Amino acid sequence: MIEIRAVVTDIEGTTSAITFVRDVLFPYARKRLPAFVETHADQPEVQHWLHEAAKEAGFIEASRQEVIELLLRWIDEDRKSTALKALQGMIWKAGYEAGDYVAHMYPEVAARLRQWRADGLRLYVYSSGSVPAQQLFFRHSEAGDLTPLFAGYFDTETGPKREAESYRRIATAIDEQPQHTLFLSDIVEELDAAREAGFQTGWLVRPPLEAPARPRHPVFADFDAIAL
Ligand SMILES: CSCCC(=O)C(=O)COP(=O)(O)O
Ligand SMILES: [Mg+2]
Repeated sequence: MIEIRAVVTDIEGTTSAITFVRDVLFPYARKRLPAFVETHADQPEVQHWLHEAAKEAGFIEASRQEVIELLLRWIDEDRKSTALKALQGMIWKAGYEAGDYVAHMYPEVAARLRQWRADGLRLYVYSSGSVPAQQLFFRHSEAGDLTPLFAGYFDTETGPKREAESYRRIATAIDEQPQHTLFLSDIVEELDAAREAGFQTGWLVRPPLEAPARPRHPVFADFDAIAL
């Protein structure tokens, strides 16, 4: 058994239910996005991400309304656009701070993360959600503020989650050898990319989902099943 010194975890479908993201976070952002863009479009950071979204869509020139419609369509498509995720994160901030919701956490996750941390492992997050959105998510979780457990956060500014190069960048950033780093995710293409970069992998297949007969990554029904 190779010693694991660092764990990098995905969020949606891994630490937390896809339904929370799909049924709570996305509708919250969808409803508020038009007004948010109208009232914050003069802020340089918002301007930057609106420009990036338009560029990603291949728009040469776009009105504010066209960019809003583009972003709403991307929310409906669950597009993992860095620009959309950055803007969603800014909108979610108000919801967390007002106590409109807390982030879902599967029941065993917080205790297992605490155990791993107490055992000396370094913990990181790699999610399509922006780094500020990840920090809000773990600060305002059902299990309380989990941010003290994490040594760092990565989003798609590091690179797409289905490309090995992104995991190589993470290994360099956390200064750990990939073979001593475990990446946890519910998406097999992300695990393939992590393995190509030399990471150990753990595939979270939470009931009622079932793993295929011959899974290409070690399968775990929950974090308690992962022995480190
Ligand atoms: C933490 S932000 C909310 C989640 C989100 O927007 C998302 O796209 C999560 O994707 P993941 O890479 O964690 O599966
Ligand atoms: Mg996921």
